[in-house]
Amino acid sequence: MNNQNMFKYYKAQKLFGEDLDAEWDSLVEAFRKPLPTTFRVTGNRSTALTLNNTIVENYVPHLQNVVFEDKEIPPPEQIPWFPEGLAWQVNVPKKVLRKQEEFRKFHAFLVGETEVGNISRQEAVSMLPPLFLDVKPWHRVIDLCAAPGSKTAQLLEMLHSAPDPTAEDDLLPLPSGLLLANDSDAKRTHLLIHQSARLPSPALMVTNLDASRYPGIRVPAWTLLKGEQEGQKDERLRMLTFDRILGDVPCSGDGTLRKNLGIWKTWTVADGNGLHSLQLRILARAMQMLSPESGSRIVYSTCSLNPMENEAVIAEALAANRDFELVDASSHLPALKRRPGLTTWICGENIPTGQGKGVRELRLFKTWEEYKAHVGPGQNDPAAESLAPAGEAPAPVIGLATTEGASDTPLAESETPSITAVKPPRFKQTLTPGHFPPTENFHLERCMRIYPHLQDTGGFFVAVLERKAGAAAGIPETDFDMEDMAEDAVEEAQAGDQSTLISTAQASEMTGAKRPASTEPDDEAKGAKRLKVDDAAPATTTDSKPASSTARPLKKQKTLKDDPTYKESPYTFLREDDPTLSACLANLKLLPTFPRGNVLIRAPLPPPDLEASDKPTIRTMYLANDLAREVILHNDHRRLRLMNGGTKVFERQGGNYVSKDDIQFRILGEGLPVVISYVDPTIIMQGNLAVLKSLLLSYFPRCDQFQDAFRKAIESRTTGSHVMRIPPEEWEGINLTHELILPLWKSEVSVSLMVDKKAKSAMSLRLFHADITPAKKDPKAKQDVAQSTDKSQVQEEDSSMLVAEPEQGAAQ
Ligand SMILES: C[S@@+](CC[C@H](N)C(=O)[O-])C[C@H]1O[C@@H](n2cnc3c(N)ncnc32)[C@H](O)[C@@H]1O
Repeated sequence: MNNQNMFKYYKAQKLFGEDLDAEWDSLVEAFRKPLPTTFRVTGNRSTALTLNNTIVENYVPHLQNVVFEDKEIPPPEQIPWFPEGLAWQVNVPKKVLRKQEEFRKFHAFLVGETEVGNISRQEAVSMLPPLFLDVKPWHRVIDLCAAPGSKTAQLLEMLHSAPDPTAEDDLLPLPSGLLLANDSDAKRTHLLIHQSARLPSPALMVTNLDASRYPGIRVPAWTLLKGEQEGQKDERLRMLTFDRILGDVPCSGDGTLRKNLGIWKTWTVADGNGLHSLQLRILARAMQMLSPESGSRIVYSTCSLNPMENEAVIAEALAANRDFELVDASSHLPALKRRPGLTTWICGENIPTGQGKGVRELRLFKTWEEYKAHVGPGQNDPAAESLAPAGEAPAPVIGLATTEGASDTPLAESETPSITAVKPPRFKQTLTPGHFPPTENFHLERCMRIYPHLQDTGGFFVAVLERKAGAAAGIPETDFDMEDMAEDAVEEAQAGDQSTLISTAQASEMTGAKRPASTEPDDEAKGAKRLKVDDAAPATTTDSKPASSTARPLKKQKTLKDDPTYKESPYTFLREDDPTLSACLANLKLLPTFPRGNVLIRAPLPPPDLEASDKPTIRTMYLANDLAREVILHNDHRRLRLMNGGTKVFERQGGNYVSKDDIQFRILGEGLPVVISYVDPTIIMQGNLAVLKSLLLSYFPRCDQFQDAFRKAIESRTTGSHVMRIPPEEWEGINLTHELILPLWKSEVSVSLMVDKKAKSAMSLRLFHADITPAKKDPKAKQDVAQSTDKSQVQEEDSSMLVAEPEQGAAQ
């Protein structure tokens, strides 16, 4: 595990000051060790604390003083800086997890809980950005580079957490805020959707766009006000700005060397140099999208230690936008060991040696002037190297013979070679003035560097940015009704013009702002022109009327050219009096307070002249919160490349006994936490652990096999969807510390727990300390039981429990 250039480059950075070679050795040693496994106990606070207690009380005591193959094995440890001890570190080889009895049990428990979403495997340092973002339920949040989504999941939990941590019901089913999770990679957005399905949320939307050109989103003005609103709602359209922005940007990932071993081989200085521009453009866009309200915050993070991707990006962004400053977050998470950001650094470039085409060496430069003196003026020409005739080396530069024996320290002024005698080589230069340390003091020491040897983690970088006090004053509110200014700005931005990328209220502030040195419009930006947008066509309702009676028609309708790479179905809100919706809600006996105006389907609007009988069958209904609904209604889903919006709540139930005309919907398990507050409490069935055991032992136990109270209750129910509550109790040595709310489906003679098979197994392991489900005993059991008991086709839920493996270059 070595890379001479990497070592040369990083030693030159003097990460630990002038004389701290010992610490450098610790850093390298830590990078050469495997990364411990870390995980977070997820979900709402009360259930997370209960599960955490199970680990503390039932597992950790048995994992003390374990010796395996003559080696003492350390027990799992709580990560000291993570709030309430809800994150853990396990530093144990796989062999121990597989073969040592107690660790094997612990491992099985972790796997089960991970599958049902109660535990999330996540690298320790990756848990940091959401902690510094401090999201509240009313915040409008955007996670600009979100896939595969471990931080999105963490942000979502924060959005759904009751502000009062002592509240009995600490999971908010419908927070008023919004989380927009975005990633430019379409495939990775699917991972993101799976990952966030662990906490289904009506406040989550997933988009697939380049964050550096994220378009303006229009919403009615009333949605931007916080708290209760009285009187007529202000429906004028405004630009949506965000209270919290996470820019966990694409990076070289050299902080992940401990798990991505390939980086030892492939690292070159060009990686960080090349990413700088995109990272800067993403941060610059984030600054534009931040709400002018005081306390609004951006967290910028990378899993790289390279100053090109970190401090240089922050400095250049702060130089271009004078209203922002770095926040001193040193008192936040006091147990976190960190080092201050670098205030100065060395840049590196791979320069042709003149000894053959493509032969280069790493040279280090302190200043832009020094660099220019080496490479010659006016050569930032991407095609330059290829201009040399094939096989012919570019002309050599005096003084650049070799890096063999080159000093690790940057060149002193006196070492700068003369370039007057020979024409310098022409090659693609990757450094710009913005890569070099600023002359101005931006308090870069307020950035936070996490090194692997400090607390046995990966390497990471975090910076927190806010507007300077008073900077928001004077920023006018962007009003779409005023000359469609922002709309034009978005179009300009999509044509690649960063300097006029105005989509927040900073319109006037940004006008005339200089483009940062390294944000040259690139090919991608030019390509974006092809993605001509319709900024005005809103999502539809199944009615020709707007869903909100006071909504105003939008002024401009432009033609959105079809983008063949985007194939998502439209998002269509049902009319409040839609007959299928009404039948579904009546069937499920939901309270009148249910927000029926927020129910949507994923299908196009049927033509108005279509006979009712010819209209397509509604199979799945989704629920969005008010803000997500307004975003969907007022912005074309194609323009946002909206991949997901709201959460699935109801699904039409098929089956032999459900007649064709009978509209039977069930509440999906994943929708239950959202819908439960609208279920009439008097119809919720009371269950207990004995009932639950029967429902786990068999997929379709007969109703008449249950004991008295539950048997009578279930037999008296109509066929269809029901909800069961199991209050805390102790039974046969089993201690249920938290109420369970579970979806049931009653067929003619049997009843079924409508929970995914894996979730049943995990529940069984957690409560009954063994997998008692038919899946464990006999995979064919389900089929057999189904044939012998009830012919109705009960649909098992397909709630995906995918746990995304971390990908290269990202500390997930
Ligand atoms: C470091 S990873 C993000 C990890 C993620 N925040 C998490 O915690 O799981 C960076 C992500 O940025 C995405 N990306 C790359 N360029 C982008 C761009 N221009 N706009 C938005 N996302 C981008 C990549 O697809 C990748 O998923």
